[in-house]
Amino acid sequence: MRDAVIEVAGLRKEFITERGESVRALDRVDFKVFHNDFLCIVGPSGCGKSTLLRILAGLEQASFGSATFQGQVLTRPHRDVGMVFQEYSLFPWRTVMDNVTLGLEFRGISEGERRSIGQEYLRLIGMEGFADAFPYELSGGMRQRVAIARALATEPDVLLMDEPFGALDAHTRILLQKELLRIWEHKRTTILFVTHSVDEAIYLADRIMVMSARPGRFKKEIQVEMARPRDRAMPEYGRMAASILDMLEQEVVRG
Ligand SMILES: Nc1ncnc2c1ncn2[C@@H]1O[C@H](COP(=O)(O)OP(=O)(O)OP(=O)(O)O)[C@@H](O)[C@H]1O
Repeated sequence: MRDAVIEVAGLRKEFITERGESVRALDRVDFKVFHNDFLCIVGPSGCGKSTLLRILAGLEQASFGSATFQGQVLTRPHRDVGMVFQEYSLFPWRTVMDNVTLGLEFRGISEGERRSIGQEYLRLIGMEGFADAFPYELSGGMRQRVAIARALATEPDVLLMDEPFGALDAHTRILLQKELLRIWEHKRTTILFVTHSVDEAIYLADRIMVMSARPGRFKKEIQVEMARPRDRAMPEYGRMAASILDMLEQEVVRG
């Protein structure tokens, strides 16, 4: 039996609003993620997807149940769990190279070594000529590539991605999906990827978790067995998309 890299058991999250009301964002969420899995999470708006990733990133605490990484309960950010947000979240005053190597700087790695690792990741994302550029000089797609390179440069075991391509145009989005798959195959990272796009989930994932309306639970797990690179024109692709969209619609109506 393989050991789970991430294990979530009986997870519940309640927020107390400013008016003192309790909002149950997640309830009884259970799942395991194994090494080099590519798991996509889809669900209706507000069902707790971001909350779940934030708990796994150690940025929020579970109200009940547990989330563990390699057997350790996640109570704060872990150096081997990286996160990429929807907004590029680069530091505008730092160059591309200095953004990519930020995590290495925190770890006290020497400047020479940082630059050499930084170059490797800039090559990986096809941006080796942009080391000295500043974020304002880049397109949205380039900025998001830099955010991915920054998350990867510390070689995390797990990469949490919260709708990372949501703000991009359709063409750039498809390009980055291909790049992400190439990086995932090359680096053998484990990826948990939240998306609103059913098409994107089918293109990327080994497994898709469909969440219910709030409080979010895992309603259905779908294995995607089509060979990669996946062809969106395949009848199986369309059938899977229609079935997931149908589930989501039911949840939106129910919610
Ligand atoms: N800090 C907070 N305080 C109170 N309620 C919160 C807080 N953070 C999230 N919530 C509530 O928890 C629920 C889940 O929010 P979350 O952002 O995780 O959903 P989501 O599935 O990522 O939504 P979307 O798809 O629209 O981005 C929502 O009802 C939200 O209003």
